[in-house]
Amino acid sequence: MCEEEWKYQMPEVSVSGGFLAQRALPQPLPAWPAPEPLPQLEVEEQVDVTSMLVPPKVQVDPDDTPERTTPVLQPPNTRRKPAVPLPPKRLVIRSRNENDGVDADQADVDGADVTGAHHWAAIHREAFAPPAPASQLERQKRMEHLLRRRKHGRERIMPEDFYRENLQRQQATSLPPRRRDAREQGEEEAPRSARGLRSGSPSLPPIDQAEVREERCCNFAKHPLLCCQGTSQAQKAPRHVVRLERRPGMERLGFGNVVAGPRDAPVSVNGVSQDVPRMREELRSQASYFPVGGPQNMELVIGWNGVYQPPSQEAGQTPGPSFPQMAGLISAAEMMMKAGNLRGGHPVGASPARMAVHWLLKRLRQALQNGQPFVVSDFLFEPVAEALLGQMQQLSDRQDDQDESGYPFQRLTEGPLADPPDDWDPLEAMPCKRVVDDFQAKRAQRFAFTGHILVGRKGDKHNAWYSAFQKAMQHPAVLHFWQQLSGIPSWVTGYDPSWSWLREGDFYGLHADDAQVRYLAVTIHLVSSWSPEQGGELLWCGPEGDDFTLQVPDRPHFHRSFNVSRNGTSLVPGYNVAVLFPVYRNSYHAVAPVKPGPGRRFTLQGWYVDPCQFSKAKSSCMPKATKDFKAWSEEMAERSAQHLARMSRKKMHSEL
Ligand SMILES: O=C(O)CCC(=O)C(=O)O
Ligand SMILES: [Fe+2]
Repeated sequence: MCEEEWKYQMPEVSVSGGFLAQRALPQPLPAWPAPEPLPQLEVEEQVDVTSMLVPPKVQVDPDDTPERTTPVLQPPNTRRKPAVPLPPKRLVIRSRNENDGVDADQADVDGADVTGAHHWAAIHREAFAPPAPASQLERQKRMEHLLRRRKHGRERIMPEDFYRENLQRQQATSLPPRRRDAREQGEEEAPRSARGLRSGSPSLPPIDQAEVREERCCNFAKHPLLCCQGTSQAQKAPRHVVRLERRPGMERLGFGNVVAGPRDAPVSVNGVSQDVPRMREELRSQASYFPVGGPQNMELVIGWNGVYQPPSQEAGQTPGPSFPQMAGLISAAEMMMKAGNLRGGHPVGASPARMAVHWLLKRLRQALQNGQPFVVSDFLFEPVAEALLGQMQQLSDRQDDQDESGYPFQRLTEGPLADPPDDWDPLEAMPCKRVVDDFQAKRAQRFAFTGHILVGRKGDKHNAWYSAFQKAMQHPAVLHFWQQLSGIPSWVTGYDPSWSWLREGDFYGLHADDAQVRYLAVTIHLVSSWSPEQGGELLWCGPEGDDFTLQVPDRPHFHRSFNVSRNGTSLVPGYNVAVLFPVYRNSYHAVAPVKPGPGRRFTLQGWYVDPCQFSKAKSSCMPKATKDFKAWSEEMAERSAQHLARMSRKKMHSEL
């Protein structure tokens, strides 16, 4: 949701209080989506993870209107020519002495306030001074040096070189032995693409490994996703020490950070660094401390946890894969592929855990490409989620006073329709029935919400974590990951985040997020201490097969006719749970009114958007962007209809 969209929908604005309705809660709670048993994977059934593995080479500039060459939902393989993984581009690299101040941090953290139902992360800010980036002159000198070497073409870089160090480490711990490649057998070989094919790319100048080690800027040396980002400008970056405390029943900690990093990565856990098994042990201890970067380094930790959470079979629990695990899979598969251990796109000797992740990726991809929502638990790396929640908490503390003037908040309050509907029953059967009826009855004004607060939007420079989050989501490799999974076109390179706090009485009427050029919604709930009695369920009312078409000629939107279901599914908000869905003409959803109770209903919502949305020349690029979005929307609607038809045929067959 955003102000612009709201303006579209609400001609009149005035302030009104909320209304609280009581509601009986049936037991057990419906889960969303229904958990399914882990299928036996046939080779051809598996997700082609390899298509997700190549980090794109282009850094995104939201002000640039990118070249649009990719048709909507074109299969990944035909979109781009196989890329050759490149060595880190930024060679001016700082390293951190990880042993600095860890003891002091620990002492600090010991005195910290302890909260949180599961485990908690206390984050302490501490300025540390990384070595300044190399001067222009040094850079230029280095560039000239490289160019000279390229010109003389004395050596060439093989992609394998690029990963060799990590590979050896990985193999030492987890992976099956690597096949000896031609080069090791003394043969010169053309570079391999990330899909294992030879590519005809020109050779690059060699990089002195010792030099690279010295100049490393990254905890995960040479990792295409997690390296060398966000470290360039800051002279003094704040450093955070995260304390993770184990609580009964909570077994998830960020092992992946250690497991994934090379042995000499400047990561430390409880003061131990460089010794991965010991670091792992430390992570298993009751409380562990480890430093994470400040916002500037956020992409180093985002999506990197690596612990597989099997989908829960219990009613009322949100099943779903861990997003970090997916990122982990990408890296692991990439490593294996470089080692020649992937045949036909699949890891040889894949472990059950890896197969499960294949399955999860496949399900996610299927959902997103068929116009369905998908719920992902443990979406953000835990300390990042904690930090973002901390920001929201602080900002919302300042806002608690009903005063609408405080920067940086916008309070969007609706007038005549401000009273929350008292008869939505998201936890009853057919939760969308009333929502849809309501929409039909009041559709001219129906985008009802009260006291909805948006902060951290583009231009809100007050919140470094926030911009770091946006930046991380726009990281080329992250973008590529989503593009490959969801089929969003390659030009969709912007991420437009905002956050909201829905307070008592607040709700969203039926809407599809489609007022702007948004393609993929990433709605992250950061809600602690929430009980189902407090309402605030996210209701998915998109078509399910038995849906009907609403004609809304007076709707000032792209689509004046769309399909919704009166059945629907509801999701009780939780902590660090993301709901992902493609935005298109039928992506209708709502949020049930919030009722009193502990906890704040925070959402970190964001959309992958056409960068025209951020462009200074918005008015000139918007017609084309809108046209493209419409094409996407129609295509998604078509895909969704085909999917639903397939499902219903399947159901009929199984009933016969
Ligand atoms: O907070 C939520 O659960 C949903 C938010 C939403 O639908 C929106 O911002 O458009
Ligand atoms: Fe929405």
